[in-house]
Amino acid sequence: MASLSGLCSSFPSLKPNNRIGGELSPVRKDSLAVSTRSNSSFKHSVAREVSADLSKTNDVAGLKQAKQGGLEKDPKALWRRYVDWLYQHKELGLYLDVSRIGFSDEFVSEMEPRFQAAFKAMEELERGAIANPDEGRMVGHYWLRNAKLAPNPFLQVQIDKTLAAVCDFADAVISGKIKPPSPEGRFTQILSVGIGGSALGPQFVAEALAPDNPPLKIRFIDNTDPAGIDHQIAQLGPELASTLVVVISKSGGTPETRNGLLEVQKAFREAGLDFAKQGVAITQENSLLDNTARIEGWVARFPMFDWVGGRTSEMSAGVDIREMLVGASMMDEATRSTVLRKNPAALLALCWYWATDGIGSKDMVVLPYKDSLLLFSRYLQQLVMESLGKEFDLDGNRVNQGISVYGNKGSTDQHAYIQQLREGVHNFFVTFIEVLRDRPPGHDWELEPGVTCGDYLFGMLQGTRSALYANDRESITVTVQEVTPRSVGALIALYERAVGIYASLVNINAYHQPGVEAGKKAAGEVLALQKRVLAVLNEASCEDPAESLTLQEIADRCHAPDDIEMIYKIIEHMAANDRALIAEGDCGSPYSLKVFLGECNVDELYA
Ligand SMILES: O=P(O)(O)OC[C@H]1O[C@H](O)[C@H](O)[C@@H](O)[C@@H]1O
Repeated sequence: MASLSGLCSSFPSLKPNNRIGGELSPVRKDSLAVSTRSNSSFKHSVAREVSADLSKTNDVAGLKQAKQGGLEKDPKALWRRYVDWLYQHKELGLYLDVSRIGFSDEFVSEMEPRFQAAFKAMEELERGAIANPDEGRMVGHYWLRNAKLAPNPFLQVQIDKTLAAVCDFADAVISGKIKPPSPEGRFTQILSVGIGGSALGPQFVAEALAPDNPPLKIRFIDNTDPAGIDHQIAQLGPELASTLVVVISKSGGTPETRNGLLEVQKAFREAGLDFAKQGVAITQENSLLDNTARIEGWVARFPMFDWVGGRTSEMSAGVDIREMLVGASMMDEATRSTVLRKNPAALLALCWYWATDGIGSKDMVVLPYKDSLLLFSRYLQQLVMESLGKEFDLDGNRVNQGISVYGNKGSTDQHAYIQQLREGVHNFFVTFIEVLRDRPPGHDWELEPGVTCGDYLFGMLQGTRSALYANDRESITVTVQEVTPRSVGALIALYERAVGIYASLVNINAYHQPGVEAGKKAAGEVLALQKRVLAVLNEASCEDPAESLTLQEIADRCHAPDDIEMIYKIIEHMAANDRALIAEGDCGSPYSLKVFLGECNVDELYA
């Protein structure tokens, strides 16, 4: 009787007709091919008609219509499709199942030339081409895990040197060689201050990989919310004295991160601590943050390179980086294949294109059935949506591209929104992340005869996948053996490459983020208007306060007559925070915005 583990270990050779239990007789692929060949000859005849019409437009919707009868539901045919399309990276133990995405053979052959073009573009990118034309930059995150790929020796040395410096610093902090001035004599906490890719990557990896009792517990300030910052600092309490503050900002100028730093430095001052002795900066050389850290003499500074985007900087200075880099590098090697079926990133891109018609018509729901991968969907939200969510393509056409991403974890989300996924609006496809190892060896037990807690989790994943598919809801399953730095590195690399390949398929620049700049600029304008409002109100408080200004008069004095609503919002926000106006010089008394707001009753504005 072949043991189940024997079956599993021989799984890679398992073919549809093998019997579990007896000698696993490998079924020759061609016996299988005969049946599929007969099917595919039928399909090809359809394809000839279909492609004759569609080769001009490469219209996925048309190909979907041509695919007779929707999704395959025959169990035997599905099993055949599963085996036929299953991708296995045996050394990583990472599998990719795309069988529950209904792409047709015609679609695959239609897309082949575009994949070859995408592979070529990716090859040039890795050779140092300006793959981010809008910012005139190279795109080099793949070099971080294999410095030899970098286009010149100088960069190779920089990458290797930075990695060594980060690892040495981390070791020195953990060993206590580098320590705070506090009496405890060693760092016990890390406070990371950063936002976007300077937070999401570290948050995802910390949640996924931090041991139960790490040498230093990490927490994050990733927003300019004063209450959120206060909460993190309050939780640190006296341990602020043994906290290493890591400020991460590639540009070195992001307002939210700068505010977080100023707030933390204020807390250090109030605690009588010297921030510089506990501060680390990870940023581009000579950025505002880098110069601040240098001038103030912080404990350490580590460089981020301009050819690494924020959302692909996870492999920069960070956690158990060497193992993550190995996993990422192995996945990079696999995703350089120019054979679609052998390239897991290309397979993902194929599925995304089919499922979303190449125009983001459906959302990507990411469902890791593993608590430690909870933040993977948030990480992918930035990686996918900030890369693909673009207004124009590389030829300047307005395309408004993108794929929306959401999700948390299974089976938890089955008790939240899976109801809608199963029966509601069909505007998504699911990506399950399956982790085979439930618990470290020797820690498992049966909570009922023959069944463990992890079996339930496994059953919930498989059950949800089947239930969705039964109702024509498509899904991808990515399987890893367990959550380790290597498998996490591989997952990150898999999706970084898939995004890059997909971006080529839809002809957009995946490596800039113009939309974010627009938001930052608009925020700057609000703050500038606020300063003008304060100046006008201060001035007014020096006049006869009885003659308080109306909102329109304030707007006119700010030379912003059309911004009356924003001026009202500014005053409303300031009044809610008890911000009074301190009149300049000796004129007038502090001018209460609350009173002013009460006087200018919005309802009367249009009376
Ligand atoms: O790392 P920083 O320069 O502070 O940037 C933080 C974030 O800012 C913007 O939102 C960018 O679009 C993100 O890609 C980046 O991760």
